[in-house]
Amino acid sequence: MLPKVNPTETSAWKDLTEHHSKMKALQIKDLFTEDPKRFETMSLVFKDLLFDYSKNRITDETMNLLFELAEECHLNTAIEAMFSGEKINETEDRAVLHTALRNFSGKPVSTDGKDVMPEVEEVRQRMKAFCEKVHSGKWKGYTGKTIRHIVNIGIGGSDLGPVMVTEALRPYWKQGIEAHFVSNIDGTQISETLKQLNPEETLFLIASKTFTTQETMTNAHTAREWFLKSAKAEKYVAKHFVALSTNEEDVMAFGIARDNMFGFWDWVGGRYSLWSSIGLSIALTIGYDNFEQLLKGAEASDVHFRTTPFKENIPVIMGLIGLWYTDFFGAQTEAILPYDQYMHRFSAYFQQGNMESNGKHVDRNGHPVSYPTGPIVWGEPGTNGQHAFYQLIHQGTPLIPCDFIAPAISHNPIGKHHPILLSNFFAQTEALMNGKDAEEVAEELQSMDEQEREKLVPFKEFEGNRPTNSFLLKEITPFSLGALIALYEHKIFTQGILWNIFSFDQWGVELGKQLAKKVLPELDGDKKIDSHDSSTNGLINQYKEWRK
Ligand SMILES: O=P(O)(O)OC[C@H]1O[C@H](O)[C@@H](O)[C@@H](O)[C@@H]1O
Repeated sequence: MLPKVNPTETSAWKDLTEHHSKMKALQIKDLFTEDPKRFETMSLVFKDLLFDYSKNRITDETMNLLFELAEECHLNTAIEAMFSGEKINETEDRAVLHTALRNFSGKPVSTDGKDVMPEVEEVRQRMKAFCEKVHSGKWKGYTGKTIRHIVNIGIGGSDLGPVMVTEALRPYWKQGIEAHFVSNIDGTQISETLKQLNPEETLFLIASKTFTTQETMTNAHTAREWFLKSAKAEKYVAKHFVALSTNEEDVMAFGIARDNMFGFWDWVGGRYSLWSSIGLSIALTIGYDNFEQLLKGAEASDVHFRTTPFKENIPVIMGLIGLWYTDFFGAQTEAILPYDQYMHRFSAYFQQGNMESNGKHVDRNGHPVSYPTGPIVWGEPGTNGQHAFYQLIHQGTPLIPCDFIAPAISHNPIGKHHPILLSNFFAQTEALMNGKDAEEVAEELQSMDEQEREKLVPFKEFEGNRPTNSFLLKEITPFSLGALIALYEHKIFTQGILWNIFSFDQWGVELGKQLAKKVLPELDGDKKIDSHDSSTNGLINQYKEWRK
């Protein structure tokens, strides 16, 4: 059992509260003037990744107090508990061992007295063999054709990770294989996807931890019917459908043979499952060896997180700085802004990662928390975001801490595109910090009539002092992406521990699943509905009226 400390009752929290009243007025740019070594002190290089956290509203004292908070909340004990298979997901009585999926150390990882590594390795080997069969053309469709299209049918954690990674690693796609993803229950997505496909060359991966999720099961049945319309015989389903799941019984009931099932375990949370067999669509798309590199990158971050002192521990620092803004500055959101088009689903992925994990208002003792927890996470790739919402980041009223992410080397180094992209990446964090004061604005508007100029100055002023982290990666490779994702995962873990909440359950989502099931039968027939409030009744009845 994890120690359950209310962070606000620690002495570090009290000191941080006092410290915050001093820090409110400090300007980040002044901290740079005062300390020429600020960048050196507040940046870390890990593998081929530079993490620069110097443009934050922090001093050494802030960081030391935050490290003390982490100590008082027993973060070290919690990290060890996770890695060593303790059942830290108490509300579901489960261990949290996605780190075992990327463990190549040869060392055992046990939970419930059993080493999980033999099973993990067995599934990895089966995934590898399967990828080889598909890529070499040995795996044939029902008419003897090779597989050219992979369709992953899953939602939430069984979709977002595979989509984000395959997109981020598009330069590594195997020739001759196209990956498609269907998640939404909206029939539009599967219809539009199936239109592009030939059933003889298509392999469906039904990805669902529980194998009961309504959206996924409905889409899977639609795909099966579509396939059988051409293939005619049930026996061919085996050549075109595989399951990625923990639920063997329901997989069998769907008609997928045990041989075509790639399992994983209840100690893998859905939003942490891309490293498991849920990653099969990734391995099929970029090749198994690249998938293994992704896992190895994550493993490097695991080792870093588990063994590095807090002062040099990137996910710990990321988590602490985030908490500093959420709990002391009242920041409600955080933006993740990748300056890399291939990473266009990265923030969407970590929306689930963060918000499903730390969107909790009850602490680990079952009491409502008295402090803000998980922030709203959002973002779009640069520079698109700059022309959409950066206005608010620069001049709006809320404080929005931002993570800027960019690769030094582009996979598409054409013309001046990459230097232009990166000049934006560098310039934005600088501008967010420095702002622009009235004097500078007036200087810029010198040629203007004085009265006009004075009117305009307030609108063109930027107060600055807007905090950012920068992640400069040498290049987006399977290894570096794996490492980056795992750093973000461990940031979430760090914050969950400090907020004293359970990060690995998701009861809030379960409610949605039940609610829709209750309404669905009411949509049949023409009978007017009066079992809800008048708004819900009104909406349902209008729908019934219009769909006639
Ligand atoms: O893989 P499954 O079981 O289909 O679940 C899909 C998703 O369902 C819910 O939204 C949550 O439990 C998510 O964490 C999960 O990723």
